[in-house]
Amino acid sequence: MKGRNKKTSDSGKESAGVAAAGLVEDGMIIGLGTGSTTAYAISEVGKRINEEELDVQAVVTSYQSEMLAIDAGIPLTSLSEHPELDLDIDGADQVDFELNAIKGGGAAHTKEKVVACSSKQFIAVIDESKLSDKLNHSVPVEVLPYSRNLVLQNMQNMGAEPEIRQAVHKDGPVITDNGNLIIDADFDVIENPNNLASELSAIPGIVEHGIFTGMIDEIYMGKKDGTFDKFK
Ligand SMILES: O=C(CO)[C@H](O)[C@H](O)COP(=O)(O)O
Repeated sequence: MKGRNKKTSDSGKESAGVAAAGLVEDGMIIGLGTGSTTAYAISEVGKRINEEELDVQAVVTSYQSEMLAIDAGIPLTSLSEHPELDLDIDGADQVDFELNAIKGGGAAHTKEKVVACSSKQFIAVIDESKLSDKLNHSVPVEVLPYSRNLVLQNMQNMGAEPEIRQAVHKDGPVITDNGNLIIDADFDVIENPNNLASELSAIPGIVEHGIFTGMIDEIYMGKKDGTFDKFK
């Protein structure tokens, strides 16, 4: 596996992902997020389905999680068939102590937000580096390509420094799984995530932004020593 598909050797990510996979129960319909931490959860869920003969189906949030789930032997379903999920496990780029989060480092936050909001329980899996007193990570925003200049201008007027995300192993911009662009907007310290979320949602052409407020039920935070803390 390459790039963000690769499970890094980060023991914090692994312990969080594996621990969260322990929440999966027989008969559940689950959501699977995207990213290197969630990859550990997906692999563990697959292992448990196989070893414990669990009847579990999953809704994925990206091509990455689809490919990982298929590799792990997790039966897939869709939100059309199962509009309400029992449990969603997903990573985050930054989380504050009020469980607000910034997501979208893997450009998958639009589907991730839909799946999180479709789930009775949303567990965020992170390592210690993701926890912050206040959110100050740049905010990934998925935009219709047609609207990019309007969105960039609006963000500059809001005092942000926005940039269209560039691909690494392709010339030009990142194209999301939904065929759109990503703008990463640096708003410095975000004093009021709810207000910023509302302001961004009001800009025409924004498909979805990566600010998640009032959605996370519990954080599983893996530590370097291989243990984890959970808090809500
Ligand atoms: O929001 C995401 C993808 O859109 C990821 O969950 C987030 O970027 C964290 O990724 P990782 O676990 O690899 O650090």
